[in-house]
Amino acid sequence: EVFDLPAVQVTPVVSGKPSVAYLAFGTNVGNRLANIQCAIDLLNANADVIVRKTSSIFESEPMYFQNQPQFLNGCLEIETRLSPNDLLRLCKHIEYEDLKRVKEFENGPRSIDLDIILYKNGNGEDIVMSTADLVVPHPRLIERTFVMEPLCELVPPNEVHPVTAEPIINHLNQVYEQLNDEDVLCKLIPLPKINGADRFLKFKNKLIKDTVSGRLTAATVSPTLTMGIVNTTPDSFSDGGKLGNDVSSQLLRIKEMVQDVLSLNEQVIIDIGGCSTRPNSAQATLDEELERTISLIRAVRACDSLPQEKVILSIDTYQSEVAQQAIEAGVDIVNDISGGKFDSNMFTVLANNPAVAYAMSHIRGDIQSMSKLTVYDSEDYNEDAVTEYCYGHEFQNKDSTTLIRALARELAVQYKGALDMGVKSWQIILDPGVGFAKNADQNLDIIRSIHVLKNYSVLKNSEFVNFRNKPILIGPSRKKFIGNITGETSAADRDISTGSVASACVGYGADIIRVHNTANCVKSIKMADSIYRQTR
Ligand SMILES: Nc1nc2ncc(COP(=O)(O)O)nc2c(=O)[nH]1
Ligand SMILES: Nc1nc2ncc(COP(=O)(O)O)nc2c(=O)[nH]1
Repeated sequence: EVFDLPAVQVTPVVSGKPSVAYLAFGTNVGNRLANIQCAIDLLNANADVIVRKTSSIFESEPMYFQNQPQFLNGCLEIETRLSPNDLLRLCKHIEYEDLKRVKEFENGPRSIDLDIILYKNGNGEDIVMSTADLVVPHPRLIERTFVMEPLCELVPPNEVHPVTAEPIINHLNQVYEQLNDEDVLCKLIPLPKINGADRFLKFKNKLIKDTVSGRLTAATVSPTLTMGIVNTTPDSFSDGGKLGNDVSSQLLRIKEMVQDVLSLNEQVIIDIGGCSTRPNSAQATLDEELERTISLIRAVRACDSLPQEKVILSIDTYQSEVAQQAIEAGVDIVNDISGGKFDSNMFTVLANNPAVAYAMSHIRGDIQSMSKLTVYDSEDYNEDAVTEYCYGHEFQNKDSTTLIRALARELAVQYKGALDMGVKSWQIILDPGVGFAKNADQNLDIIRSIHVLKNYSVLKNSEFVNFRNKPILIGPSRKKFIGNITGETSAADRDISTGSVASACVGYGADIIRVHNTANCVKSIKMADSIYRQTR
């Protein structure tokens, strides 16, 4: 319903301090991702606008007029000196002049649609207005999950709708509670196109009603992805360089892994690593790492017997030069166990490649020192006002979540650093870093806390970092914490136990699982999906 708002804006735009506005974007015509990227670049090109944050990108069915292509939607947080009306003029100019939108009919297809959702003046006061051209807040905001879901990634859980005075997250849950399929969104992680085809990792979350209590909880319902490990290092702890360093035998192994996973899934991720990162291992030089990975990546991409669109390639490296060359050779994901800590140029490489995904892991210290850095104290926020949330509510029982909250706060620093360097939030996958600065018990605790990390957000000195909708990658395969419990002293003997751990990770909400033995683990993961995710 459209609110009966006052006809003129009641709160002046404060001169001097910039305003903050939230825009919603939608596109379902042409190269949709390029349209989004272009709209962001055009907004930033305006001297009076800075795009401060981008939300995830969601795919959704057309809401009002069905027979048109699916939309890509999301939200932006901008800082601006433009008044609401001038901001509207800029948005319309971008839509119709720059991106040549042709409006055939109401709610019809469009190359880009930029709507002003909320607008706050320099004092942080909400502008509420209604004229023939512009209604703020957007009148249909609280009926649209494709706007409120991305918006709830950008604003803190206590952000209220300026007219209803209700938290926006409550309006979103009210729509979800109607359990309409068309309100369920697919979160997309864009990947580089192959043969001109759009490629994405897709994750679908929805509210599930608990059969006994009737309580609604968010659950992932899309299939868990399997990431097969290809370590091309001579000394990797888990397969002792069995692969050797000839590309043809490595390519043969990759074909086997692809076959294993695609027999039960739509997509497969292959993670190629040229530097072992087991505790205290010797680190490869840049040339060694390049020599062990780039030619293999090229060989995979040149192999026409592989279904390239379904084969998602990842480079396991913390060196930005390796990442850059691997992207040029055809990888879709940079898997960085250091979360950007070991190479200050890594975020720039990712910012320059917005269609490449970035798996950001938590770690402390370095490969030599991390095993000694496993004390995660209860928080001592002496200097900052910090509020932490899970599922949008403040933590009640803090003692049982000390480890995962400390880990999340440290990961949030890296995450914010990446966004500040221009990495888009839609590129980022999070990994709690099993075995990196964690002891055996802490690794088990992390697995139990995956769903907490997935729904964690933190407000620190008015800076809000939200992990809502961030896919979680986890790498438990053949690691020591398994052997400590099963008594399997040799890593290569731990595949059955790894399968059990993989199922538990699915149960706790992991979205991607990194494993050595794809033949064995893909079945465990498929079984876990059919039990925990109602996917066949
Ligand atoms: N899924 C989806 N459906 C839609 N239907 C209509 C409009 C028209 O929106 P407008 O009223 O803001 O022009 N936009 C979308 C959209 O962005 N996504
Ligand atoms: N994202 C991610 N990447 C990783 N790469 C290497 C290792 C070390 O194990 P390996 O030497 O068996 O590959 N573990 C991880 C992990 O846990 N997560």
